[in-house]
Amino acid sequence: MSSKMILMAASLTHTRPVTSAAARLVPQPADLIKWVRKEGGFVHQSIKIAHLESDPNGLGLGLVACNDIPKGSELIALPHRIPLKFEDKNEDYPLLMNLARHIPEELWAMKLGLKLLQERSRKSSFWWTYISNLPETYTVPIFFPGEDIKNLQYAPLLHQVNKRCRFLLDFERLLRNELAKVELDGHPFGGQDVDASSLGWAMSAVSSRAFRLYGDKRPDGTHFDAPMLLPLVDMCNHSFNPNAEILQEKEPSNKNILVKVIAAAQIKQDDPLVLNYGCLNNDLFLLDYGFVMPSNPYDCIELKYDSDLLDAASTVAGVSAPNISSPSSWQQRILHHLKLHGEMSDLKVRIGGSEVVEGRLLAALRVLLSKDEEAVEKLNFDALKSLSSEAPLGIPTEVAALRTLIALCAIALEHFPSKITEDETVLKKNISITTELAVRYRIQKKFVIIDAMRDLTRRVKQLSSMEPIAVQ
Ligand SMILES: C[S@@+](CC[C@H](N)C(=O)[O-])C[C@H]1O[C@@H](n2cnc3c(N)ncnc32)[C@H](O)[C@@H]1O
Repeated sequence: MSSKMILMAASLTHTRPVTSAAARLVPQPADLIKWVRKEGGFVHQSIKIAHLESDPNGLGLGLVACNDIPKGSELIALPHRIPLKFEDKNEDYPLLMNLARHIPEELWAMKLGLKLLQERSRKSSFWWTYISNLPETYTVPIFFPGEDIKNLQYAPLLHQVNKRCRFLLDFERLLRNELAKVELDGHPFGGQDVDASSLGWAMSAVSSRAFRLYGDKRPDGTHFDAPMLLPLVDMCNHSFNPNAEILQEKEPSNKNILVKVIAAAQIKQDDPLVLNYGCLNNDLFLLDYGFVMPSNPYDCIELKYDSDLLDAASTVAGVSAPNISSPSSWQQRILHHLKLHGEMSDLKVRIGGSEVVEGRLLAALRVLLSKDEEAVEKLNFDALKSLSSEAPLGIPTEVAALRTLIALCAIALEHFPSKITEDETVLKKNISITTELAVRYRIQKKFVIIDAMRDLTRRVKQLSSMEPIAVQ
């Protein structure tokens, strides 16, 4: 990792150290539930906002049921005026529109973040009660001290953190240049200074709390995607086993209501209300939300498809594989089709998650380890890529491919500078929130690799017992 990256990240943490997950922007903010009701929203009488700080994951605040709530009950309903959106036609502030055009699509949260910063700069904002209830800081890695960014130990995530930090520093410069040219009455932030740290705060507030709803209708009848901040709804924490769900009716019976939250299961007294934020890997949970899901079934690791690396893996596995580094023309043709060769290639491949091994990587190894061009040509690509299609090119080839993959996992695991036992020792010490998150994150990545190795080893054993002589 370059020292530049640490410096950039450190410059964001400098002004906004990460504090408790429950600390709010204003020490004693007004009652959010009361505000939602006053503005025409509905909140079930058995819901309250509570501190969930005792959880080691630092859940912050959350919604909790004060009584049993039956399945199907309406929990929250928000009218159109309550959600905070980025209107694409803000004629009062053309500068905001121009600035938004400089934000790359993948950092869409910054666009809505500009609107949030604008409202935050106005104490008379309609959304002030909502904004004052937002967390003061976020545990996303752009605010980690440089040491803890290093502690993540995983290059693809470091790359993303670096990219976000660089964008925020560049955007700060652009914003300051543009704001210097406007008078106070045209200043979108009421004359307040906006720096990379406040931009990072706003981007994280949005990425960790916004929901993507249906926006306006396109001429073809489909709907635009509309990210919005949903006050109170965004007090629900995440679970892959949610007891609540968001409902947006395309043709609502009550035209005033934009969105509802419904009990997806029977909710018991004292249970937290939880939504599913999506089937995300831990990179996205950490980057966008600032937490790590233990045993996340969607977590995975990313590797670069590289013939030298596969060659090394086959050597470690004791598999003879001369074609890995010099594939014959028919093998090259298939690699090309798998986008693992040639100009249009996409060399990022995944291990872990429900697929265990990305189909393209598995198919490539099966093909590179097979001598039987005719057998390969007879197969369709789905069968070639699927781990559940049992030994499509014969047991010896399958075992060689799986063994090479296991060795590849072992090499990837070795690449981490620390072992899981060492990480677990670090976690027992008195460490900061950010060190704890970084160490928990990297432990989970290592478990992903170990789980994949276990799965592949089990398959090798099964195949070996079917044809013991052929695989020796
Ligand atoms: C939509 S907000 C939920 C309300 C938030 N807890 C609060 O205090 O305002 C999302 C944030 O809650 C926390 N969070 C939600 N689900 C979590 C989970 N399963 N584990 C740890 N933190 C979680 C994270 O800080 C995340 O960025």
